[in-house]
Amino acid sequence: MSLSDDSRYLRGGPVAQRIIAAVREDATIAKAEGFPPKLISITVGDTDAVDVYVRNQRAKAQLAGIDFEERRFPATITSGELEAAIHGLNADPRVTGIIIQRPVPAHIPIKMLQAAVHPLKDVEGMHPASIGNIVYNQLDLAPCTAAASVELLKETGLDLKGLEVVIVGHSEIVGKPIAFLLMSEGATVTVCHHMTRSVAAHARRADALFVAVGKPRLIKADMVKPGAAVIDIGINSEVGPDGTSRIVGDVDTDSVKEVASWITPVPGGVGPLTVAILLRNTMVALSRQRALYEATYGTSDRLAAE
Ligand SMILES: Nc1nc(=O)c2c([nH]1)NC[C@@H]1CN(c3ccc(C(=O)N[C@@H](CCC(=O)O)C(=O)O)cc3)C=[N+]21
Repeated sequence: MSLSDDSRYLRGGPVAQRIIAAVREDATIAKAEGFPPKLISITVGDTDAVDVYVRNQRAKAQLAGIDFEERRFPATITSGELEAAIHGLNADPRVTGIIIQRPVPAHIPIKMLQAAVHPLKDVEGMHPASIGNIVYNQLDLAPCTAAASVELLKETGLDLKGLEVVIVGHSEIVGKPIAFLLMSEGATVTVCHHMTRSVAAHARRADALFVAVGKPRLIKADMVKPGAAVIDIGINSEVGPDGTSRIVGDVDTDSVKEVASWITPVPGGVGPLTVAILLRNTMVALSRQRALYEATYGTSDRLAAE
């Protein structure tokens, strides 16, 4: 059966298209009022997973009418130089949002970089202040992959209140923010990680299972409750017997799909939606910047003001 006609697949593409269309409308209006949205991507060194992501960011930003500019820095750059570059972007009124692609080389302290991005330009929601807002139930600007994963779960129509959710993986950028987003929605959340005694025992109890650990096919059919929703956030590159490489998730999709009621494919699941949410976050950041502009100048229409 092909992907598109199997209803068990929760595909990110259609949801992403809806979001991008809405962003495009917003961006058109913002431009007419003198606030063209502009997103800057910062890449340090070379990583395959980042290349895929940035390529899609550029393509979808263009569709949405958001200016996109990539700044590439060599792996040998110092953290001081990077911080200075970020401060320059913070101060540039033409720049709406800044995303620092992860990973960065080991000698660069990523937390320091994330904290250097001005919270009003933090389109990834990784500044300590932004992450803090998630704890306080202010959910409109969350880390993109986490937000995309939760949004796909909502596509199932399941009531999140009291839902038994298990998250495998507790990273700062995915697992932990998913846990907070779902707690805000009233779910009962269990987070498993590399020290968890039996991931399988927890996973089998889940009505919704999120997996983000970077281990190809970690989750097998016998670890999934019949009828569950499975959100696969893994992106692993695998070389097949014929020598070509392809992307697989953290879930053994072929077997798990016989047990689960919903499953996100990889590729085509969380990934496309992650990009759309980054663009939506850029518009959220722009509207916050415009609110500040209005409080300062008495109008949020920059063209009318001049
Ligand atoms: N600060 C930061 N935030 C991230 O969210 C982040 C990051 N760094 N570094 C790299 C990883 C990887 N990542 C992807 C997002 C979307 C696709 C994506 O669009 N995938 C499509 C297309 C795949 C393809 O074209 O082959 C899909 O799954 O269908 C891929 C990878 C975000 N990451």
